[in-house]
Amino acid sequence: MTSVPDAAPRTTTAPLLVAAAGGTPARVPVWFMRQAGRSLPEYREVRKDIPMLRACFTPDLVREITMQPVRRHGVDAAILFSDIVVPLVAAGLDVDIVPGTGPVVAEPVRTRAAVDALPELHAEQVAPVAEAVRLLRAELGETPLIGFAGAPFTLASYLIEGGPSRHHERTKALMHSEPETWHALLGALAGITSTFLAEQVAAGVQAVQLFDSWAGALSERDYREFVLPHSTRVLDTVREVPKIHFGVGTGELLPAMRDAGADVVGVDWRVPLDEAVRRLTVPGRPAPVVQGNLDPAVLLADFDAVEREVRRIVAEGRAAGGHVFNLGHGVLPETDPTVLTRVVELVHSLEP
Ligand SMILES: Cc1c2[nH]c(c1CCC(=O)O)Cc1[nH]c(c(CCC(=O)O)c1C)Cc1[nH]c(c(CCC(=O)O)c1C)Cc1[nH]c(c(C)c1CCC(=O)O)C2
Repeated sequence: MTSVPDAAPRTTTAPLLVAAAGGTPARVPVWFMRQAGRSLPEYREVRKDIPMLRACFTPDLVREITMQPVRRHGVDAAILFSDIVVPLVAAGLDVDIVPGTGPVVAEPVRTRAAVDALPELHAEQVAPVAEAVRLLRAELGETPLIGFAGAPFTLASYLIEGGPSRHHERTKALMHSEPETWHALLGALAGITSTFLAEQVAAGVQAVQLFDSWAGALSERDYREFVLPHSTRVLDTVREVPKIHFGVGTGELLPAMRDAGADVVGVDWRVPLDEAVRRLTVPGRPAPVVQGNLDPAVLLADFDAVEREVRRIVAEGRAAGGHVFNLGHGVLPETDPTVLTRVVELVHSLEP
């Protein structure tokens, strides 16, 4: 055996990291948003007596739940088991996650005084998350670990509305009627999010995803004026690892979300990947890297239909500078996990 000099740089061949860097990996990398969660019986079992947020602050449980889909499906990445409201809770805000509903905020933030009273996040408040990252890196071997956070707009929507919202009407009203309050709020959230991501990166995550799940509710004009500067600030603070940026219904915002500083742009199922690539292409620059975009509901159809869609998406992804296969949004709880395993096998069998 020839020995490799200690000083030789260790270049990764992990398909996710190769694709994220715009290279051609040995196979198309695949992971699923919400791959850890209620679709897995082993998840329901370990979570049955433990509230969601308590689980998120218990390092060994985070480790176990994060590993479950990696063991079961053979996905090309683990995503840290956590939630977008974890840094808000850690900073001291009264937010709960209500099963079947989502995050619920005890005292919604709707005034300048409430914004000025928001706490900062201190690194030690998310120490259990950093500890979970270290445990996971020790266990994952070659499989990369993705960290994540909610983007300022999506977090602001929960804080202003007080919970999940269909039309984000109070959020938009505040944005347009009190722009100074708005920018102060998004600035505070950008600070919290940056600290949360920095702690994950320092502990060893190898990529991050910034979820701006509900940004698709905005026009591109409003996105660029009221949201993009804050998401840019967050993404700018992450220098060491590739950055994925995703939202639902963001077909009209894809270039703006790239401009915020994404290395990989997540695409939902409404825009075909080759069309997303066309929208993201800048003459004279390398071809864009995209992630997506199987409609999660298709996983409930016959496997023939699933296979047709997977093949179509992999073919459309060849137009990109790199393609990370994923769903267009999170795994639905009623998904049969054996179908997810078959999707991983199918994606791996196809030519990148
Ligand atoms: C908007 C948002 C939230 N949380 C998150 C987002 C952005 C991604 C997206 O757009 O879906 C992010 C998130 N939340 C969770 C993950 C886990 C990592 C993964 O496997 O992808 C991730 C990446 C765990 C979770 N977060 C939540 C669950 C379900 C809680 C449970 O199992 O009891 C999980 C596994 C709770 C949660 N938290 C939130 C919602 C809407 C819900 C679902 C409420 C419900 O239907 O019960 C807010």
